[in-house]
Amino acid sequence: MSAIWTELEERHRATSARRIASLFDDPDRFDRFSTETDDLLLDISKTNIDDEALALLISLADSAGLADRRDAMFRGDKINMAENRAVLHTALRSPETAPLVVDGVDVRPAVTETLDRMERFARAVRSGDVTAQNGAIFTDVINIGIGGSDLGPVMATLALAPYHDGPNVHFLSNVDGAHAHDILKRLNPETTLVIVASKTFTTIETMTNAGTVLDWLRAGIGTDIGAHLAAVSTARDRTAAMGIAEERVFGFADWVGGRYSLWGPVGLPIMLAIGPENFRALLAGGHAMDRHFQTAEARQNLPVLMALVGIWHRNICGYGSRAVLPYDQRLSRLPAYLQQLDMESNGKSVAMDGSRLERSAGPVVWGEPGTNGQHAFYQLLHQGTDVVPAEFLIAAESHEPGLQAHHDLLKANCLAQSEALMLGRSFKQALQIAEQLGFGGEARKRQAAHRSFPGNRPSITLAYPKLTPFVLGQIIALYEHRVFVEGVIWGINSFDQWGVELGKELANGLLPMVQGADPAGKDGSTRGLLHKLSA
Ligand SMILES: O=P(O)(O)OC[C@H]1O[C@H](O)[C@H](O)[C@@H](O)[C@@H]1O
Repeated sequence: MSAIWTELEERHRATSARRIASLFDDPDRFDRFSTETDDLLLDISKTNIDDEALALLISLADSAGLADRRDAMFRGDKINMAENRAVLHTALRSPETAPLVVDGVDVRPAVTETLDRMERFARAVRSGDVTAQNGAIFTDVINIGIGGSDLGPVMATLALAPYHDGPNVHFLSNVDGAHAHDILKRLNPETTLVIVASKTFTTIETMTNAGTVLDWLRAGIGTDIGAHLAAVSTARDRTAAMGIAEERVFGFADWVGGRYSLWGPVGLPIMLAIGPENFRALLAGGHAMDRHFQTAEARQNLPVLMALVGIWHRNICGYGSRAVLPYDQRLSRLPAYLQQLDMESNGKSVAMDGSRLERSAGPVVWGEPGTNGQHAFYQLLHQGTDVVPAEFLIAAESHEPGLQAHHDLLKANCLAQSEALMLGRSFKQALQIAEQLGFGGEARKRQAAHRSFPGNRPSITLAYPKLTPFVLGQIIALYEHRVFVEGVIWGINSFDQWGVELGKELANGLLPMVQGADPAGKDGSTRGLLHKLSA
């Protein structure tokens, strides 16, 4: 593998002076560096990757054993070695029936049964067959969860707003009492269903919020609150201890990672919002991407290509972050969702065997929807000292045919940004502009310096027909597999998250100090801040 890395670095040195725009002297560049599946088109042509670089990147993936690792994941091997777990979120969205065995048990029947139970429950809540304690239909749902038990449902529910015909869904995640307060003050406990969503059912934020919301229910409707509760967890003993009836618990297995869990019971709030048929379409989209990932040649394989672009930019070009820029207001939480998916999976510096990584791994992922970002941080994207590879997402068609002018503007802006990043504006062009504006002499040069754009900044674009449940399912699974492929190439375990533990442990120790205990042994800064915050 190291020889391929060296060749890639050499290829980069040999081509780094080249302008990306010059690659379009090849009239077929777009056709050869863009790929379509059922619905998605991924355009990687506005990068400095050429045939030679792509061939090297593909051999890098091959030599990392990508095909074997991929097959091992889908087969249910325990590829999450640090936790001795299989990684089978793909099974949650698979209609296949051939046995899939983990620890001697075929997992398919339980997946089907749980999905059917979720569906029956969602239908009954939506129709009013399952009602509040007083017989009223549930108007609102609060999903209490954080991280993987929150971000996916938040992102997908917002993304699929045009399909939202069920109860209002609210997401309570932060332990900050302001979050609970601001949600609860708008709701009526008599018509509110509460889902406590936590894989482990130990997460302090979720348990604290659940305690507060259950108290709020009791204060509003009396002690008999069972009709208003449901839980999503792998820990049935703990859901029972909270008093949630067995038939209101939707379980899943430890082979579903939190950040990969929206396809199963964690997706219950999505299903309540958009209905079981649309939820199944979301699953079908995810499965379609699974099939594509498993079967397409590397050069036509969207997750593989997206990952290889990521590797090129992170490791070969040395770019430390990537911006996710959905030109789709309803994907406004996609960057936050991807921050967990990507950074919690690949934000690591240790290889599977515990040795230090020789190369950089996961970049910082950030972003906001266009066009809003254009009026905020795009200044840095275009003229900042650091290059940030951009990832644009855009639909051919909106859900608002009556507002076509808006969508035309949205598309024009999206295309303009990737074009501007690539082309830039030369000093010479900027001099002309300055002259037209009436600047002369030194002022003209100064103006031109400020008004020129380096360009040659890479971007990729993901285009889709319309943001339907099926398309969203494909997009999410595409990113999941992209993260997987990058993790394989970096040689890391993308499915554990030890990096979140230390802060949790220290918070437990600090709580008594926040409440007045002696902060002995703490550093000066922590002691000083504890003092300041003791008001
Ligand atoms: O679903 P839970 O067990 O409550 O976990 C919620 C979240 O908290 C943890 O700290 C992990 O960092 C996340 O991966 C997880 O999604």
